[in-house]
Amino acid sequence: MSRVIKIGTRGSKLALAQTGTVADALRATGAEVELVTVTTPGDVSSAPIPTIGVGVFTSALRDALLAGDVDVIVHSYKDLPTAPHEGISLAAVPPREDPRDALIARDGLTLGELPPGSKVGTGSPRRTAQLQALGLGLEIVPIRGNIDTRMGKVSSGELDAVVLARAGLVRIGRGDAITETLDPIQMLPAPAQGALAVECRSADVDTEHLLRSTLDDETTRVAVAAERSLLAALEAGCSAPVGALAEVVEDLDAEGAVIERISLRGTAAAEFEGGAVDMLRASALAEKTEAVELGRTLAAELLDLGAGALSGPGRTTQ
Ligand SMILES: NCc1[nH]cc(CCC(=O)O)c1CC(=O)O
Repeated sequence: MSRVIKIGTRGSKLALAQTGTVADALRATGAEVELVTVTTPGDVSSAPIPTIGVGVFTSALRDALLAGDVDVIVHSYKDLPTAPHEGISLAAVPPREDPRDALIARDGLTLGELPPGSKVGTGSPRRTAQLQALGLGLEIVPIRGNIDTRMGKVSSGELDAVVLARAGLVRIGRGDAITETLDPIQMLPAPAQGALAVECRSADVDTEHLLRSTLDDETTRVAVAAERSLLAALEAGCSAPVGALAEVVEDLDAEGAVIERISLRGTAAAEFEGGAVDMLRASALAEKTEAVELGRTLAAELLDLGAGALSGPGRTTQ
């Protein structure tokens, strides 16, 4: 391909690092690549994400793609709305980074070592609900801003700890600051955390083919499909915070031959009379070809257990 491929990116350190890996992989195939920075409302506003809406980081990039200002866009997959976008193809899902959440605490502390009353910063309802469910007496402080801003609240002494995605810290070269990588038994990550989504215009089949053949990782695609299917089914049924983690695992079939299956764990909050909140959890295993069904099945199980409900079984969309 002789034309220059323009890749749209947000200007944050994390976005530039993520787009940089995609640009490098494309350059290695001999393609000529140019980065174009696009400012999104999510970069300008400092309001909590739940109030400014899903897609706050992604819509402006998609507008630039459809307008032809850029040819390729790179998102943190977990920031993408679950509904597909007309005219845009998910051309590649590159190999995922470690999807787990990470703690950055003062004095090298782990979660279990933080004394009751410790101030832990996060802007994520999913992280908040799971931290509270641990019953450690932590005080959750809502925060926003880029990764450096959040980390700075620990080094300045304003907070005892913050929780961030391990992948983001590693990508910007700050994995050294992590004091504990949280076990998914305690803290299930956001669906698609640690994965990237690389999009192009559906009509641009040459670029789509180049992206897929250069960057796509089937194992990541399957895992993320299961997690996002769970999220989409729960979004339709309740507005509770959701965590999910799918892993492709080796298993034995009926004849004893080794096959790959998907293991999916999910969590969603249930609210009970009097305001008590609990995190419901469920897990299931399926054939690798059944990722989407697996997500839906697990979502149905969480809804049956009372995900999002205001008083025991029974549902609400609030
Ligand atoms: N919501 C912001 C966001 N989007 C993607 C990442 C990190 C990278 C990733 O999860 O892929 C982050 C920061 C964070 O959650 O700590």
